[in-house]
Amino acid sequence: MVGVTDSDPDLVIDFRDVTVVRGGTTLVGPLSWQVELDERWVVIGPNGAGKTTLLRLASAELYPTTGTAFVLAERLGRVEVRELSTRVGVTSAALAERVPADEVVSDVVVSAGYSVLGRWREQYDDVDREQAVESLETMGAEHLAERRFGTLSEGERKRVLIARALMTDPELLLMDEPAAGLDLGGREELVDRLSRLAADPDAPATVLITHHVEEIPNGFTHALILSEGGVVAQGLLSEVLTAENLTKAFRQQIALDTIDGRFFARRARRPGGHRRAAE
Ligand SMILES: Nc1ncnc2c1ncn2[C@@H]1O[C@H](COP(=O)(O)OP(=O)(O)OP(=O)(O)O)[C@@H](O)[C@H]1O
Repeated sequence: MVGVTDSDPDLVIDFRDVTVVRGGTTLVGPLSWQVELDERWVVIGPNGAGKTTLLRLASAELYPTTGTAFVLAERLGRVEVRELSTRVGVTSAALAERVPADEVVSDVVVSAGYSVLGRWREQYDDVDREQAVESLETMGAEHLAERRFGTLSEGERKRVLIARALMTDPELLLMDEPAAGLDLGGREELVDRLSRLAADPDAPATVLITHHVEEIPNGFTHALILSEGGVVAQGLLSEVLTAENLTKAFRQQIALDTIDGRFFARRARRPGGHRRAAE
C-alpha cells in the first residue's frame, strides 16, 4: 500500500493537496496532480494562474507550503535538490537568460550533465560530447553546435535549450512556454519537433506550459487547466481541453476548433454579433 510517506514508482509527479503560499497569499492550490511515466501533459491557464509556480515545484526549485509533493518518488523537503537535477530536464526563459551570450552551443548542452551553466570545464568526455550531439539532433539543431548562443535566433535558442534539457536523458522533462516569442515558422518547427518527441516511447514524461492551445503538439495526452491557482479541470486532453473549460478559465466565451489533432482557440462571437457589426 502506498502511504503518505512514499509514492507509487510509476508516478513522476505526485502532488497531494499541495499549496504554495507567499506573503499570506496562496499562489497555488490546494491541488492534487499525478503524472505517470508515459504521459505528456500540457498546463494552460491565464497569466498569474500559477503555472510557473507549479513547474518550479515539479523541478524541486520550490517546496510546497502545505501538502505532500513527490517528484520521481522523492519527497520534496526530504531529498537534496541536487539529486534530482540530472533526472529532471527543465527549459524556461529564466534559464535562457542565465546562458552567457558567448557560450558555444555544444557547451551549453554538454554542461547540463554537470548541472552547471557557463564554462566550467575546458574538456568534456567524448561520451558526453556524443550525447550532446544526439540531443541537438533530436531538436534538429546539430548544425548550430559550434555557434555562440548569443548569435542564435529565438527559435534556435529554444531548441538548443530543450536539447540541453534532454542531455542527461531525464525521467521528466519540464518546459515553460518553449514557443513564447517565436514567429509562425519557428513555432511550427518547434511544435513538430515536440510532436516527434511525444511519439517516442523512450522520451521522458513531459509537462509543457503554454498560453496558446495552438502550441500543443500532436501526441500530448493530458491537460491541466489552472485559474487563480486552482484546478479548473485535469485529465485526458480530449476530455479536458474543451471550449467550456477554457471559457471558465479565461472568463470569456472561447470557441475551440480541432484540425488534424491540433487545437485552435478564439473568442466566440455573440450570436448575431457579426450581423450587427455589418449593419
Ligand atoms: N515569490 C513570490 N511572491 C509573491 N507572489 C508571487 C511570487 N511568485 C509568484 N507570485 C505570484 O503568484 C502568481 C502566480 O505566478 P506564476 O508565475 O506561477 O503564474 P503563471 O501562470 O506562470 O503566469 P504567466 O502566465 O503570467 O507566466 C502571480 O500572481 C505572481 O505575481
